[in-house]
This record gives sequence, structure tokens and C-alpha cells, in this order.
Amino acid sequence: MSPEVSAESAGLAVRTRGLRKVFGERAVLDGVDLDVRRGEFLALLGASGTGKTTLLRILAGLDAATGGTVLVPPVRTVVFQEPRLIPSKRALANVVIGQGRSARAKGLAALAEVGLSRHADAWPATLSGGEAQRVALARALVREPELLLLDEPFAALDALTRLHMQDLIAELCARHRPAVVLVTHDVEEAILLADRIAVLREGRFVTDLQVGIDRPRDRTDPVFVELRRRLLADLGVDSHAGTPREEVAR
Ligand SMILES: Nc1ncnc2c1ncn2[C@@H]1O[C@H](COP(=O)(O)OP(=O)(O)OP(=O)(O)O)[C@@H](O)[C@H]1O
Repeated sequence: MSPEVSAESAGLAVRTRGLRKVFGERAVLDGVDLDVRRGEFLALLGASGTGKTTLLRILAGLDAATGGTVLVPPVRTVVFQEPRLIPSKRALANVVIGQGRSARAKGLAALAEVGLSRHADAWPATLSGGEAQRVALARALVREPELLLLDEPFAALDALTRLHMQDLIAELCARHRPAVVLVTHDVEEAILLADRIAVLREGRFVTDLQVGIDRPRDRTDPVFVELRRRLLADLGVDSHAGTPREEVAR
């Protein structure tokens, strides 16, 4: 099934119904019903191998579903864990790739937004990991996507750069208001950034909740701490020990 491109109805950016993806004998996604409103920030959590990236790739149009329906807007962009820049093109040329010559001004504006104005002529090999990822973010934003798909975009960065990138994403998303689907392993990152958090397990959502904490969010807020504890429990992790329950029980 190819994704139907258009999700105008009911203010939604994404609607899936009965979405299935089968690899061999295994249904990795087994009847996923997902709505994401326009401008809504959804974080997708789930243990390794639960199908988060598979779902994201189907929303991106990079993979086809085995069954069910998918409605997504035509303009959607993806940021992956690694920046995937073209080494033979300078930063600005990477940002505006496929956009035509008139996109230069928009590309420069996008680089300014991610704090890289001075690096427009830099080659990818000369950029740090965080800078390269910011170029990838500028490349995703310059297309003014209605849907921004983020597949663990900070996972390969050091802890401090990761915190800066989280702040940057929060700021940019508040300004541009795309619908966002963020795949992450990091429960705190999900609570810091998302309007809504869904947890995938055994091919379906087992949790789907509104975060409902005012921004900017404080990790020490009791509501934050309680939400973290609950999500870790849903993921099968003991929040005190920080180890999987089966290991604790042994
Ligand atoms: N092209 C493929 N062919 C066969 N199996 C696949 C393929 N792509 C993914 N899978 C399997 O589907 C399952 C879900 O993979 P997916 O990458 O979506 O999980 P994930 O939740 O994103 O995992 P992680 O958190 O480790 O990145 C895994 O068991 C994986 O091995």
C-alpha cells in the first residue's frame, strides 16, 4: 500500500488506521491507530526492536506498510540519528539541495536559525557532530514541513551538545509549529519536548498520554518525576534501580 498523501480532515497531520508491517513471520506493527494533530509534538517511546523506526519510515514514505491506511501531509522531512550530509557540498548547498537557486536566502536564514551563519561555506568534514546535525535540521526546516520526523536525532551526540540540541528543537518547533514525531529512547527527552507521549509494545500502543506540564519544563517538578516513573514502568524498567525488572528479580 502506498501512503495516501493528504490529511486535511479534522486538523490532523497524521492519521493511521489498522497499520500493519510484517517482516517474515513477525508483525512488527500490528494494527496501529495513530492521530497527530497539526502542530502537535508527539514522542514515540518503546524498547529496542518494537517498531518505532519502522513506523517513522512508513510515515516518511521510505517504506510501504503491509496493510492499513496512512494519511500524511505532502511536505514532510526527516532528521536521522546521523546527519547524512553530502561530503562534496558545502553546508549551505546541503541545506538547499533540490530547492533551486532562489532558495539561497531561505537556506541562509535556516542556517542562522540553527546558529550556523558563519559556517555556510564549511565542508561537512570540518563540522563537529553537533554542527553537522544542526545543518541537517536546517535542511529539514527550510522545506517548511507540515510534518517533521525525528529518528533519535540526538542519540549520537555528547551529553552537553544533546541538551543544547533539545533546547534548539523546542525553540524551533515552538516558532514553526510543524507536527513532530520524535522517536527516542530517552524518557526525559520525551517529557521535556513533547505535548504527547506514546509507548509502543508488541506492535501496538500501550500508553498514549498528554504531558500537560507548562514550558519551560523542570526535570525536578514532581509531575515530571511521576511521569518519568510511570513511563519507565511502562517500558519495563525500574526507575530506582535503572535496570530491567527481570534483572532486578533474578
Ligand atoms: N528491513 C527489515 N527486514 C527485516 N526485519 C526488519 C527490517 N527492518 C526492521 N526489522 C525488524 O523489525 C523490528 C523493529 O525494528 P525497528 O528498527 O523499527 O525498531 P525500533 O523500535 O526502532 O528499535 P531501536 O529502538 O533498537 O532502534 C526489529 O526486530 C527489526 O529487526
